[in-house]
Amino acid sequence: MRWANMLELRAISKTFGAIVVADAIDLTLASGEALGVIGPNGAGKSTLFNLITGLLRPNSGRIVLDGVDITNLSPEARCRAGIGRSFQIPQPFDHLSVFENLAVAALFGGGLSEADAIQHCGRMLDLTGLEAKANRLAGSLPLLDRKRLELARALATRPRTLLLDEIAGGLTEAECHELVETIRTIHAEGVGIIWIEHVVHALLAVVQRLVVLNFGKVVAQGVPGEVMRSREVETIYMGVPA
Ligand SMILES: Nc1ncnc2c1ncn2[C@@H]1O[C@H](COP(=O)(O)OP(=O)(O)OP(=O)(O)O)[C@@H](O)[C@H]1O
Repeated sequence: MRWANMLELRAISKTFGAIVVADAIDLTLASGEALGVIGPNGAGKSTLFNLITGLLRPNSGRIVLDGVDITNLSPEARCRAGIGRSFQIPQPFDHLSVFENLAVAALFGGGLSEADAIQHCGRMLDLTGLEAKANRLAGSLPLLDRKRLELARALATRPRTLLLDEIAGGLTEAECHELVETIRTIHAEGVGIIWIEHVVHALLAVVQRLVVLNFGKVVAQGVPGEVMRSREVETIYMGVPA
């Protein structure tokens, strides 16, 4: 049975000492939905991904994937359960080739056999425009290709829920456009996406719903255009008094 909500965060809280980085966050991702997350620096966006992927454990609250409570699962188990992510700062194995990086993700994260991994990685290289660079060392790639590789590595694990952390940052307009097209293709294939992004026009070209985080709280959410015009966004980004 497929659940209407792919992913549910129920009253997730996390503190670092006195700092509250997640404050009773309730958040859902519907099956196949593309959800955008914005918020000022330090709002707790990356922390949210660390909580979803299991790199951090919440102080309280539950995380449910396809109806199964995954709050106590390891990051590896969550990856196998279908959660893939890209990191804000690309984290490839620099001394491995592009293809080898994908193969590691497909074999160990995606649980594929060798033959299936080779086939799947070839497709992901193609999808992310890296096929001509398959044999290059990851550490030798320029920024756009490092971003592509970060995306390809996440996809190599065969996620049904894909978490993208500021993947468009630092790219030129043309590069950004290319990346948006790739993410659209991934979404069109049925992958649910949560995308944290400061490059708002890129985000708005893809997402169906937008969430605004501030001080670890969801302060607004809804239709992207309406959220962008909301008083909360004006207050946070333009200093308009609430
Ligand atoms: N491991 C940690 N230990 C202590 N404080 C942390 C830790 N990780 C994050 N923080 C703090 O938690 C807050 C939220 O950080 P987080 O990286 O989630 O913000 P963000 O919204 O992703 O910001 P940015 O847009 O700058 O990436 C910040 O004040 C940060 O300094």
